[in-house]
Amino acid sequence: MTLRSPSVAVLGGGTWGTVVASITARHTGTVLWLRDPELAATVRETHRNPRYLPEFDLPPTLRATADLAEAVRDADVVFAAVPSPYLRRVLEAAAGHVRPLIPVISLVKGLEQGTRKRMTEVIAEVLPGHPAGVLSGPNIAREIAQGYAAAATLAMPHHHTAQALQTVLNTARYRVYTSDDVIGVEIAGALKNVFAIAVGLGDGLGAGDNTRAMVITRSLHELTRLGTAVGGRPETFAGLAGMGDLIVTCVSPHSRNRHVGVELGRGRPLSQILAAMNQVAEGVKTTAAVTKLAAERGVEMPIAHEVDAVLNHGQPVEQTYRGLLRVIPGHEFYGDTW
Ligand SMILES: NC(=O)c1ccc[n+]([C@@H]2O[C@H](COP(=O)([O-])OP(=O)(O)OC[C@H]3O[C@@H](n4cnc5c(N)ncnc54)[C@H](O)[C@@H]3O)[C@@H](O)[C@H]2O)c1
Ligand SMILES: O=P(O)(O)OC[C@H](O)CO
Repeated sequence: MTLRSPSVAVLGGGTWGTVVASITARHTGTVLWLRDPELAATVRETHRNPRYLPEFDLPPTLRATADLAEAVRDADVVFAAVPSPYLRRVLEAAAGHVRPLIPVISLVKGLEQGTRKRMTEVIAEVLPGHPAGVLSGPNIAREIAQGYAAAATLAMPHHHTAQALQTVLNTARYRVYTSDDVIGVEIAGALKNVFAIAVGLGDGLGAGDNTRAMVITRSLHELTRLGTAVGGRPETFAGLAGMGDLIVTCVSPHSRNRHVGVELGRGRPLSQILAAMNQVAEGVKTTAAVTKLAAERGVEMPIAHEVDAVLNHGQPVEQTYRGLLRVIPGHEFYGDTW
């Protein structure tokens, strides 16, 4: 990879891909790939993305295309912002056109259905030999587009590559830290969505502030236990990608995952909630993968289980919090249970 002004390709012109491409376009040549040719033409011609970020002007230097080969052909680094169910397919389509050995960075917060793989594992399978990394943190895209200060963690096995990529991401108000704990950063980003649904459920049911604090804190405990069981480092879960992202997703009115929980708590059926959104709530699909992963590793995750019961097994929402309160509390830090 060139150290100076690397060319960037961002795959996925949803909310987050568009915001990250807008950041990198301020530093260097950037192409945004959108799968819808009409939307790509609109972004190219109007410098706006009316479907996902209608009120924001995008940098005029940001190029947009619906041609995947054209998007990646000259890239020195690829950022992938395609939701987890579709990432493998998009990377497979791009694979023949990506230059050898360039870094591929996931911006995605989900696990692959069926395989329960992290997105950097999917990248490694589809694009072997490419250094794979993940950028994750408390990053509500809309707030970053508005210019509110935020930070994230870029995790890669090779520190020098992460350092080179910091230069295309850092701005005065977007601070990117580095890490080599790819597993921890990635698993934290996927799991926090499940717990945001849990917190939303409580909020929708009218639970109190103490309840919210209890669920967030115990969620961090569950997240850390599964995260360390699969190879993440404990300190990662106390950092931006762990606690930081858990907090924002559990409390922000902009969070799509929390929104799903709130609406379920208010009694709306899941199918109706999802049909009314034109955006992804990764936690909905990730929950089943997480509970299966927890079972495989022998990690107890009562909060995630309650979310799974509501989403995938028809459990009435009112039973959810009652179910959690029935579990006898153990030692706060060393027990196996809730
Ligand atoms: N929005 C945020 O604030 C934010 C912040 C950090 C990370 N993320 C993560 O970024 C990823 C992308 O989320 P987003 O918010 O940009 O998405 P979004 O909800 O704004 O948009 C949906 C995206 O999914 C794509 N899509 C839908 N169906 C598809 C298909 N069949 N094949 C390929 N692509 C398809 C759309 O083209 C669009 O790019 C998610 O994993 C999300 O968790 C989002
Ligand atoms: O809107 P959500 O729930 O997908 O969360 C967005 C980001 O992941 C928050 O960091």
